[in-house]
Amino acid sequence: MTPSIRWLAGAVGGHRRAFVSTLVANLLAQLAALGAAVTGAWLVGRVIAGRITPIDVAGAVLGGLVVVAALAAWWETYVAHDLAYLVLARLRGQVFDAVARIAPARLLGRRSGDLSAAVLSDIETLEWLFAHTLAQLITAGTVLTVGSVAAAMIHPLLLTVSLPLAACVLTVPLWLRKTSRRQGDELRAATAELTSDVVDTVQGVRELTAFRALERRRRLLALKTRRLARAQAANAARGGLEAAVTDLLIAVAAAGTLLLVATVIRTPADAPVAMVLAASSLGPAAQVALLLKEYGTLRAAADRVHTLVTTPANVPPPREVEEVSAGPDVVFEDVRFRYADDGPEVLRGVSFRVPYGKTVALVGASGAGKSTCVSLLLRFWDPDGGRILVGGVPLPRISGLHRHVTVVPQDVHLFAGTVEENVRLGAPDADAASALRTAQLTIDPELPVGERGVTLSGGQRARVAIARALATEAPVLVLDEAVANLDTDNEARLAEALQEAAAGRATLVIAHRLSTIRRADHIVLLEEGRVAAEGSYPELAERLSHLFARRPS
Ligand SMILES: Nc1ncnc2c1ncn2[C@@H]1O[C@H](COP(=O)(O)OP(=O)(O)OP(=O)(O)O)[C@@H](O)[C@H]1O
Repeated sequence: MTPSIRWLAGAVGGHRRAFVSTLVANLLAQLAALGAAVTGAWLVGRVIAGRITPIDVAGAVLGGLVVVAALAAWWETYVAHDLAYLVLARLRGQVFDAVARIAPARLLGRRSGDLSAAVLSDIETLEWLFAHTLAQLITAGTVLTVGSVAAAMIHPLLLTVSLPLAACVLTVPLWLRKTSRRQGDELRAATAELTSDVVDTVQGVRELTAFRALERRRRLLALKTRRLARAQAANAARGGLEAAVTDLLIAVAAAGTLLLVATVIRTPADAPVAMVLAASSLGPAAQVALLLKEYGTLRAAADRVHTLVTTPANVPPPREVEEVSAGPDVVFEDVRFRYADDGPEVLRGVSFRVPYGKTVALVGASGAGKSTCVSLLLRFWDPDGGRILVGGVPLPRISGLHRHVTVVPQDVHLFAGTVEENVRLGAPDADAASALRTAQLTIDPELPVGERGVTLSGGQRARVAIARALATEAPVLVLDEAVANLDTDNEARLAEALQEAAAGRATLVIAHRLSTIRRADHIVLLEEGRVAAEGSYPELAERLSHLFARRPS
């Protein structure tokens, strides 16, 4: 059993009662069906022997067993799916927690469609394990044992044909185990790739239309669909082959059992019962073989989900927690950082301070390391050297960092919902109207914004994001190129409003506009991951004019 399958089997542990109900229902259905078959066979034997009376008791038993088998099968379907969906809901929760824990640092290399495939279709595949596999494997073993013991009691030789052939049936999925695994991996990978491309296509449909690239995209999707179809066909062909071999073995076993019964059972009236019991191992064996046929796909889906939920957090949780003082400042102390162990050092000993009540502008050429400073301040990563403090407390000792530091990011994400819901994202009880006023946005808070805010202009989206950050009332505000989408007039008005808001905050601005930088109390100039200069605007005017020579004012 692979670690991922073990982990999945363990997931049932939290739902013992549902699992036991599934097991009992399944066992009852299987044993009642076997009992009905044996009773029916006994009645046939009596008819063969010309002893057709008294059949009323046996007939009633048969009828009762058929009803019990049918009801138990119905009950089993219900509880098995209930169990499956309980476990799947739990797994989806775990996947969501994993995404939240490892975001955004460890998600950067993954496509959102790939994640959607893990959350949706991989987990859906696992439904098979919980609804149709675990309990069935256990009951199949029980029914096989009960049937075989009963057959042996009639005549021990009865087991000499069906039991070895049932064992052969069980080995069929093992013959092609490696192929099944490979096909399962390919199937899940092809599904994830197609999902990724479909999600990407839907998200980028405006660009595809504008650049007349829809046709090319359609061809790409057709290509990926063909890859998936090929993987499905190969998997189905192997499954079909296994099913055919299983059927063949069962037919041979049934014929052999028939001959054996004819040879060893001397009383014709007992022959039907002997036949049913001798063959009773074949049904469960075939059922298990059918379940194991799906092993490759199941294992591949389990591996993908397991990998995600066991990915460690990028930064350890806070420890030795300290309280952040009121009116905190932000201090970068000799901060060093590289994204990958073998990558270049992006920050090389960066030190600066953002005092409470002041606005500090972080400026520098593209790639100088400005956004990296923001990512570290939000603790998406921890620095390799040096430290960052908020209110005198190093970040790893701050619990609930989002209560102290809030951000207006470069790429704003608005959720489908109203303006108000988006503004209240981090503070469900906040006064959204007041935050919108501060962000200079005159808009109906009840207005739906559409998916990712498509019904708003770029400037409106930026201001909703600013209102969202202000609504949290976190004392440290980070504006990562927040006004890039506004025209000069709007930017000036918003800047005034933000200056008011900044009075009660420590504000770090990453700005590409000279006008924004001019308004800052202090400027830190980054060059290739180092602080090249810092001071007021007049002090740095010459260096900045050089840097901003080709940028808008
Ligand atoms: N996730 C990442 N993985 C690896 N390298 C990264 C990652 N993000 C940024 N970098 C690299 O780190 C360096 C600094 O990038 P950063 O985004 O901090 O610069 P920036 O000053 O904000 O640039 P810009 O003004 O263009 O946004 C760049 O060389 C960039 O390629």
